Amino acid sequence: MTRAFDAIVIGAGQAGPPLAGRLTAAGLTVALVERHFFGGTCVNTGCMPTKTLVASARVAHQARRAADYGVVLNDGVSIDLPRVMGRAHKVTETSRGNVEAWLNGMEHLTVLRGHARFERSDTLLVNGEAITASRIFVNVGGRARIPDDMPGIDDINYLTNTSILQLSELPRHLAVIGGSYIGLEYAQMFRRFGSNVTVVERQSRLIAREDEDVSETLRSILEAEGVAVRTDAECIAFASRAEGSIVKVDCTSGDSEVVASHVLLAVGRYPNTDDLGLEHAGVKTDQHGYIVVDDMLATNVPGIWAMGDCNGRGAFTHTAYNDFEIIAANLLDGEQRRVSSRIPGYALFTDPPLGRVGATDAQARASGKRLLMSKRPMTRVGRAVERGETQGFMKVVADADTRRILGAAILGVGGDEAIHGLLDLMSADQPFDAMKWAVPIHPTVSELLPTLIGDLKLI
Ligand SMILES: Cc1cc2nc3c(=O)[nH]c(=O)nc-3n(C[C@H](O)[C@H](O)[C@H](O)COP(=O)(O)OP(=O)(O)OC[C@H]3O[C@@H](n4cnc5c(N)ncnc54)[C@H](O)[C@@H]3O)c2cc1C
Ligand SMILES: NC(=O)c1ccc[n+]([C@@H]2O[C@H](COP(=O)([O-])OP(=O)(O)OC[C@H]3O[C@@H](n4cnc5c(N)ncnc54)[C@H](O)[C@@H]3O)[C@@H](O)[C@H]2O)c1
Repeated sequence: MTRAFDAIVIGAGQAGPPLAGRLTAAGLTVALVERHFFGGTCVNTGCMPTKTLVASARVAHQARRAADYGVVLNDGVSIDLPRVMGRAHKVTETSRGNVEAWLNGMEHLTVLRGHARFERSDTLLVNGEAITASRIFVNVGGRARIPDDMPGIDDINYLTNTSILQLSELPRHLAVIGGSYIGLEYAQMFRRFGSNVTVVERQSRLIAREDEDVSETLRSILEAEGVAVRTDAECIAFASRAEGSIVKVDCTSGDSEVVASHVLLAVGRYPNTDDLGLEHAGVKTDQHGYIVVDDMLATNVPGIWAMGDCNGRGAFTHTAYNDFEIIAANLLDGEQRRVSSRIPGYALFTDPPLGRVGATDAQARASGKRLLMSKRPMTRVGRAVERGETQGFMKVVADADTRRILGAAILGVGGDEAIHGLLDLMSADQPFDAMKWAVPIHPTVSELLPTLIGDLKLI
């Protein structure tokens, strides 16, 4: 027998649950299928546990710096990793429980626990039962990519962003493969917990999508804390020996081997689309496995949409949530929202964090537009000086003709929050001159944004 619904949502990550909420509130009967933990990656193995751990690491770091502030700690700093991890698990479990309770109490919603697989374009199989609907929303997220081109990978016990959360003992030496978001947040965190840490990155610099000044400044911040960085590591291989896992880096300079007690793989994500039976529904994917969607998140098959990490149009919690907002606005509110009008913003939660919006300088230069640029070191931001955290800089690039901000980066204390002043201005599609008469609050990092804009110069 086949159970029929008005709509089916696959995955209880960042987009699925709120969409189920809107659809059921509109009176539709909805089935939501989740095979593992409610809340998906962000809640269980992503943003929430990592930012909780980052907070513990910052406390350790600040405690070590206490004397700089005239604060006397008589005993040294030590880390109780099970308690640190316990705190992260508690944050996750509370959030997961909230999502689960919300869904279980949702009128017109049937929650199914199990793996969903397409049988046809309107039919899925879950735990041997067929369910059908004329509208199906795929929100299946992704998982850590395990590279198949690294010799010896199967000979070592590597960690991913999931298994690292189960550590109960501090690694003696953590080798982090991949110097981007996941890798750098974990690298700094474990260094602050007391581990030796080496980041091994294949490209010539860390977070290579960013401008060189961002990569270089972040590298020096991490190195100043004792994180070793090996870039240009093109020929990574592993071997297991009595003293630990050997990571062969064989780079252009430095030792050719790192002896690690633990290895974290942080080399990107892979969408959970390979076990979804998409071929039975005729849904197209690209060469990386992402579901191909149009600007309104519809797949090539009428009645099937894809939201969040699995569509390759964003890799963040806020982009997954915005996918839900776009679909809900278009289907239920008569709007015409499009992914292409989204202003790209994100943060890297190292300490200090990197807040980013829009184009990099390199992208702005490649656009051929007449550009205005401005940059200010955090040493000239009063709030940063008062807090004793003056590493980094803020910078902005703007179009000289339209007087619109094209992009900005704030690598510095409070950068993850202060960037929103510029993000909101861009989102409101206002010229940067609109900031001139704002009266920002003193002393904040944001108060320097009008000054930064006032210093814009033609390049
Ligand atoms: C370590 C780490 C840190 C991160 N930090 C941040 C951050 O600070 N800020 C930020 O914005 N983003 C961060 N991210 C990214 C963020 O977690 C993701 O972008 C976000 O969770 C994507 O949400 P989603 O709804 O697309 O998918 P997910 O949250 O992954 O949800 C997908 C759900 O679908 C389920 N599912 C999959 N296949 C099936 C199936 N066939 N049947 C039934 N259910 C299925 C899964 O079990 C999962 O629950 C981080 C990611 C990681 C790994
Ligand atoms: N603060 C945040 O918002 C946050 C935090 C963590 C993760 N995330 C999300 O999770 C996603 C995945 O993060 P990630 O850091 O794993 O992936 P990523 O795709 O951002 O970076 C992967 C890194 O690994 C390197 N790499 C790839 N293959 C390699 C190899 N064989 N050897 C050595 N280095 C190699 C790449 O050059 C790159 O620097 C991101 O796209 C991001 O959206 C976001």
